[in-house]
Amino acid sequence: MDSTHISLKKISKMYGNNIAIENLDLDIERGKFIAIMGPSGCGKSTLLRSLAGLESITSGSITCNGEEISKLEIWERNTPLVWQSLALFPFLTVQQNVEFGLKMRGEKAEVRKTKSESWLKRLGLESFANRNVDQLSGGQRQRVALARCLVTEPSVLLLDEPLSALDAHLSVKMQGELKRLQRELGITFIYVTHSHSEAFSMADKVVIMNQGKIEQEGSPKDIYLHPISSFVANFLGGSSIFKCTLKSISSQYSLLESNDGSFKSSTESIKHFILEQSLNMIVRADQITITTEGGWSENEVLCQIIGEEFIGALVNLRLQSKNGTEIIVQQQQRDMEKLDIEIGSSVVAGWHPEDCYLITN
Ligand SMILES: Nc1ncnc2c1ncn2[C@@H]1O[C@H](COP(=O)(O)OP(=O)(O)OP(=O)(O)O)[C@@H](O)[C@H]1O
Repeated sequence: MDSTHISLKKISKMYGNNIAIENLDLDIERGKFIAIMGPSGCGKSTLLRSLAGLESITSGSITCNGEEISKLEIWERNTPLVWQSLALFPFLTVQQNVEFGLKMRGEKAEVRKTKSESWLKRLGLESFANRNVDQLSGGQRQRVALARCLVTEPSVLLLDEPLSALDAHLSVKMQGELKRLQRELGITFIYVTHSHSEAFSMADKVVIMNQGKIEQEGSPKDIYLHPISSFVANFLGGSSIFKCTLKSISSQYSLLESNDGSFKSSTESIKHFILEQSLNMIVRADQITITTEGGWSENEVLCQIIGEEFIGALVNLRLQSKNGTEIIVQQQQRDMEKLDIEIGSSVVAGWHPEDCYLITN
């Protein structure tokens, strides 16, 4: 069987004069977990709703297993959508909610019972079968919404920020459950989220959207290590971006000039570029080290600490250079203590020429 499960070809969606999706192409492989991310208003939900049949696209085609589905009604597609509010029926019990989709398809009562019981069991909900959904916790309701979709045995499940209403602890637990379920069932998951950790921990492929188009798609590792634009690097956070001009190229190192001084980069990283070209130098937060005196690296910028965020044993520091460039540094908390620094302290941020990643846009 063709490994492409869903194929979007040149799809556009207009709301009046407003372009929500523009000429977008995307192939989704069977059985993969795809996370769609991007800033608010970039068209993520519109894309998912178009796949579900809740929106009709203005132009283009959507095929599922090679069959055009963009003109099909919602119930003819079998592309169920789980979304944040879950949309469970409060007047039905848990089991009746799970059976709902089967009932709409005209399944007999005994088939509905067998299938719904099997899914309630699989998702650890069997003891809640006769409860009303408003007598459940957030995580339990989330599982009912999943069971209600999965009972119809879809080959693709669409999820629109399904975990955003849960507290952090439950969200992490549900991420594990969702990934396990997706692997076990071999279903294609298309998952819209604002959460970088959800996308990067669960997805096989991350799609980053910007103004109705795809800016970059790739494995989480690839996108993390090789953002194709400063938009992606900025959106993902955790990197500093220096606007530079390429000034000289020699066998091992090349020289770049920026408002924050001259920097060296390994010539390997600039091989596609030419002298005097404007480039963005991206340096990841975990590759920048801070000292109070500097003098250990070719690439150094004097900065002031303007913010800090504690994440377990790590600290994300926001620094600002004299010229206003924001520099993000990830440090071990114990290293911070050794340096005896705090917000307002002056520090020197430095990084190795081998850790510079250069892109044009
Ligand atoms: N029913 C609608 N009528 C008019 N414009 C709409 C409608 N729905 C969405 N839009 C517009 O289409 C664009 C894409 O919206 P969409 O909801 O898909 O974005 P999103 O990326 O999911 O945003 P968010 O992350 O905030 O949920 C936005 O500019 C939005 O204002």
